[in-house]
Amino acid sequence: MQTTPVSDTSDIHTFSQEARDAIYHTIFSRRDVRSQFLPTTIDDAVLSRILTAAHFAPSVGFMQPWNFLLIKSEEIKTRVQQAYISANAEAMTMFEGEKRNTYQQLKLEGIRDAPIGICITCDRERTGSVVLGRTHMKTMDLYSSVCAVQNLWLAARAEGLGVGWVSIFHEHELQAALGIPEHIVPIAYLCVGYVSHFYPKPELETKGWLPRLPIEELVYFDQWGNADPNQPLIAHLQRDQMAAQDIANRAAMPLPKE
Ligand SMILES: Cc1cc2c(cc1C)N(C[C@H](O)[C@H](O)[C@H](O)COP(=O)(O)O)c1[nH]c(=O)[nH]c(=O)c1N2
Repeated sequence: MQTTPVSDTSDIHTFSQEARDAIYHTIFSRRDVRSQFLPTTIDDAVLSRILTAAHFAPSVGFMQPWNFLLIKSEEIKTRVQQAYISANAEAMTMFEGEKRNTYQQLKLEGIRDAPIGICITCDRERTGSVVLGRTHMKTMDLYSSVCAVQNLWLAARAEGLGVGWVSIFHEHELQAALGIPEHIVPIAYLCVGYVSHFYPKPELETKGWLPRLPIEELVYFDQWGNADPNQPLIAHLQRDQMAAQDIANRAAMPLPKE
């Protein structure tokens, strides 16, 4: 991907070329990881950095609604996995035919394989019931905790750590497994650990579940549904989507034989 600054738009705030490349490298090579976890312990210094990255996420009204519940106990992980197993059995029946066969072959969690689980939550009442920026769109606090998830996910990738988000749970069962009070929303259960390798593409793409959508079909101009293939931006998007995949391919090498 060409990240050289365009001269008339660059200014003193633009990162150096190396820093920009590092950011894009992190974003394009991040993966959801389920199967490749190694038992290697994560140093507290590293854990601290990725949690701090999460804590520096944006949040509506600066309410910082998150907590970070770290799960190392095998017993608790097993409880969480039980909640996953029962929810996943239900989930499987919701797909039909060939889709169900494919679903059955997917590994959708690494709860006990990963050395650590991190549950990121949302306390919807953290700063009271009226929150700057959430007065009309009530879900903004939930989205804020999701921003923390993404920060952690990217920081973890830069540290060489894989992260896998597991959401196949009944919320109350995950709360029960982790002792989370009813008014605290579990946003993400993340399996975190060093990995043997990162895939160059989403596993769901590699295993035939769904392809990545062409970005140019997702961009509208001024009004919903108003696509315009003649806009000069479109050619940039097509090139950059390919370049992004190239970066992910290179980051994933060398892949072990499976
Ligand atoms: C909110 C949310 C919830 C889940 C996920 C993601 C997000 C954002 N993903 C991971 C998801 O399958 C993955 O992000 C996409 O397939 C794209 O792959 P990469 O993340 O780019 O590798 C996910 N993966 C999985 O195996 N089990 C799961 O329960 C979930 N749940």
